[in-house]
Amino acid sequence: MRIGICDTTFARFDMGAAAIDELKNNATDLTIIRQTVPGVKDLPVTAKILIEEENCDIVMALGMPGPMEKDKVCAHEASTGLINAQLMTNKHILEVFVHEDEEDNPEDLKVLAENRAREHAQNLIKMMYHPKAMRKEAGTGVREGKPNVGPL
Ligand SMILES: Cc1nc2c(=O)[nH]c(=O)nc-2n(C[C@H](O)[C@H](O)[C@H](O)CO)c1C
Repeated sequence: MRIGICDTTFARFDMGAAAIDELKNNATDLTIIRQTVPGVKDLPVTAKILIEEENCDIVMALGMPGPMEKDKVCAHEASTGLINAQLMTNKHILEVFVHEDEEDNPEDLKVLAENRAREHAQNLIKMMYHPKAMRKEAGTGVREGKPNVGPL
């Protein structure tokens, strides 16, 4: 399995490293190709290159949109780009964004960023290696980086 990791220097926590550590702890037969770019709007083409030129089977795109209105616009544009890249390549690109204003306290933001990166890495492992385990969690109110909310 070839897994692409793209992340940004704009992010205030190294989510790419956390994701890679989690992937390596949970699967052995994987090759990881990592590309780091300045910001979230650079992620879509990077993910597409990882799929088309580096033959990745799936990609994680990790980024941290800032708290300002212009950052939120950038995040929406990046998100739309990531969806387009998925449709163009027929491969999953897991968007792992942590918005800087999800937490007030920097220490809490750090914990959220690490946990979200790791839990999406676990999602990737389930999707690619254990799809039946993923199916078992359908409709169970899973959240990444925060406590699960549970089913209705
Ligand atoms: C305003 C802005 N906000 C963010 C952000 O919140 N998070 C982020 O990762 N990157 C941001 N960027 C940078 C752009 O995504 C991009 O890197 C540059 O426009 C260069 O293509 C910009 C320009």
